[in-house]
Amino acid sequence: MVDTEKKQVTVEAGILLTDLHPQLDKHGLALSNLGAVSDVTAGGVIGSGTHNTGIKHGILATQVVALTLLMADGTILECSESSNAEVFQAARVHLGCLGVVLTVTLQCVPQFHLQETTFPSTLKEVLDNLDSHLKKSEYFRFLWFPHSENVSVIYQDHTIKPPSSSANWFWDYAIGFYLLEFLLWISTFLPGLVGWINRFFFWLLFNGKKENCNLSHKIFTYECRFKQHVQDWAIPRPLPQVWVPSPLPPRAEGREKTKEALLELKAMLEANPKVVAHYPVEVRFTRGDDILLSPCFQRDSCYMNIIMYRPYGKDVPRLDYWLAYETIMKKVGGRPHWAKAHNCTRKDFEKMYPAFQRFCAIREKLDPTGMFLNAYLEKVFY
Ligand SMILES: Cc1cc2nc3c(=O)[nH]c(=O)nc-3n(C[C@H](O)[C@H](O)[C@H](O)COP(=O)(O)OP(=O)(O)OC[C@H]3O[C@@H](n4cnc5c(N)ncnc54)[C@H](O)[C@@H]3O)c2cc1C
Ligand SMILES: O=C1O[C@H]([C@@H](O)CO)C(O)=C1O
Repeated sequence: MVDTEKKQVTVEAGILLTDLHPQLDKHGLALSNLGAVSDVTAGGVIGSGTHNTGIKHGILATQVVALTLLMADGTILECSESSNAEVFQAARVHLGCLGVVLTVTLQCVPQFHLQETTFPSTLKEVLDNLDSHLKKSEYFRFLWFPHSENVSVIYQDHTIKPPSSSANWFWDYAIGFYLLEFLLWISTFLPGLVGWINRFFFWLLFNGKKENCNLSHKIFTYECRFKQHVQDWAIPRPLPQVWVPSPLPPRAEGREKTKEALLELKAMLEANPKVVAHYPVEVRFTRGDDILLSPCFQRDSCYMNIIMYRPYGKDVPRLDYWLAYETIMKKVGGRPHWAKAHNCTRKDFEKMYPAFQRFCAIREKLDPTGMFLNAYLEKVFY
């Protein structure tokens, strides 16, 4: 149901975003931000804190203005900023443990087009100029290619240009998917090949400037192709100090943890040549929010998504990489993505989330018998 005046849409929680987009297109509306895939549901993306990039944009759940919840006792609760506000603050990253989300009301924006510009750079350049990249592009993110200095910078910004595409079956599929998957499979027998693959594919596919324009949801989402293991922790971005009366620009409080964490991950790989890492490390930036278990709770954040592909479904050794990354993420105050790999337990979450106890109290009140718990959630809450 669309409220054209408020530009809001109320949907069933089970709707796939791929089915929602054309409906919003019909009303000249759009969601202001999306994750890499839209074959996900409205209830699911707020179940695990799905995010994209954009330092002026929160995680997708910040686009939710209301939701209804079927609770363990069979009653239905309407939640929003103005009714059951405390439950609303918890339910926008609900982990599936507060009840069954029946409907979600989303704040939309007028339909818009994006221009995506991709160009090569180096890790040093990007890390030394992070704030300038963040100022230049609303939806800035970058991909670092482990075992190299190579970075692919991705800008996405509003445009009035007509749709255009640099898509090319040969380069995107024959090379970027089928040849890559075959070489990754070979590298499961010769791990030393991974560094070469990362550098070779950067040179082949990412070493030039590319431009695509289209409706926002067609630019935000992209084909993720391979089966994969991912970790994706959100680390705090220092908030700029209040403008001091001096000609100098506001200095960010605290250290720039993105640079520190990435350079430490790079140093670990250089010091341990037996540890291999598939490309890319996808680095995204998100505004802080007030959602109790959002990884961006009360802090602007930088998400660092590491990946290990499973070529033809084959599992690849990743434990050393995984553990080294988690150690670095914990050290810089990171919080893991609720839908992706992590080894954290309640003890970790109590330290990571200032409102963790508040969420637990709400969960225990809404579901006293633990009807909505599962093995994963028991690790989180017990
Ligand atoms: C290829 C791929 C790309 C991805 N890209 C991104 C990305 O760019 N950014 C990002 O942050 N994440 C990304 N993800 C992760 C993805 O956004 C999350 O896993 C998201 O939760 C998936 O939504 P879903 O509808 O499949 O959820 P499900 O897996 O179905 O559910 C997620 C959680 O919510 C609960 N839940 C779902 N619906 C309800 C409901 N109605 N009531 C109560 N509980 C419910 C489920 O029990 C589960 O706990 C990606 C995942 C894949 C597979
Ligand atoms: O889980 C995710 O999958 C994609 C990317 O890793 C696909 O390769 C992405 O951006 C996520 O956050």
